[in-house]
Amino acid sequence: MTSAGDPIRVGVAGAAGRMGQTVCRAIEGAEDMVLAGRADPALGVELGEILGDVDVVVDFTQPDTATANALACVRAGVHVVIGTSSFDLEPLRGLDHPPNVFFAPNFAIGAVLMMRYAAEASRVMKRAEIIELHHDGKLDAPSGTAARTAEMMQGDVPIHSVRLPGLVAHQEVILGDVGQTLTIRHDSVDRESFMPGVLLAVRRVGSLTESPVVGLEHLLFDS
Ligand SMILES: NC(=O)C1=CN([C@@H]2O[C@H](COP(=O)(O)OP(=O)(O)OC[C@H]3O[C@@H](n4cnc5c(N)ncnc54)[C@H](OP(=O)(O)O)[C@@H]3O)[C@@H](O)[C@H]2O)C=CC1
Ligand SMILES: O=C(O)C1=N[C@H](C(=O)O)C[C@H](O)C1
Repeated sequence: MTSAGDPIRVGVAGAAGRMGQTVCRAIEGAEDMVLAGRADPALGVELGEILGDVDVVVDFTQPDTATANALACVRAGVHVVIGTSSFDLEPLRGLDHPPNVFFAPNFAIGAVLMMRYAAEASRVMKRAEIIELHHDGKLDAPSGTAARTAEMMQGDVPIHSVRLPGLVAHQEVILGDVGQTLTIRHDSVDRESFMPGVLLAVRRVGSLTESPVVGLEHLLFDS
């Protein structure tokens, strides 16, 4: 049993992936956390094997695995922070809690601000389109961030997806009106950009008063 002051015992699902490796390093560097488990097919460790020894799981896996992983966490009494994009959140709604589920389509603070500014601008400018650009290893299109941005904006907002080597994660929202355009752009040039948001979510997921909570803005701006 854990008590106040004990480090948070964190497990990472997708620990051998691009994000998972970065998250493992960030947790190892956090004084109030212990990296207590790493699950990934490449490591030969299944999520179920680490659930007995962790307080929180951070999931950066794949769209078709994140829902089952999160349900396994909840059934084991473990909080879960989900970063995986384009997964089905519906089965995680309406469950008894705690344990709590937190999901952020994007953990970079600049991306959170971009989404908010785009939503606000769309209320007064005539039309908008989104261009999202990612590395060529990304499985889903459109990106979760672009889909969420379009949801937050007024009107029908087309999304264009670019996949190229050399990119990390980038998005441009272009709004147009008579005689003018407004471009709001965010660039994650390094996966470190997501780490402060992930660590914040790990610290806060256990004390959420509702579940699931979607969006880092709720941890940054809500009282
Ligand atoms: N919310 C945010 O801020 C961000 C979200 N993302 C999202 O995070 C996800 C991961 O991205 P990325 O790290 O680039 O992807 P990777 O493909 O590099 O990593 C995913 C890892 O998860 C492993 N995996 C697959 N199934 C399971 C499972 N059931 N349990 C444990 N591990 C599993 C994969 O193994 P194998 O390859 O062997 O299948 C792989 O090692 C994507 O959905 C991406 O869109 C990315 C960046 C930021
Ligand atoms: O796959 C990625 O890399 C990213 N995925 C998330 C998304 O789909 O929006 C977040 C960020 O764009 C990086």
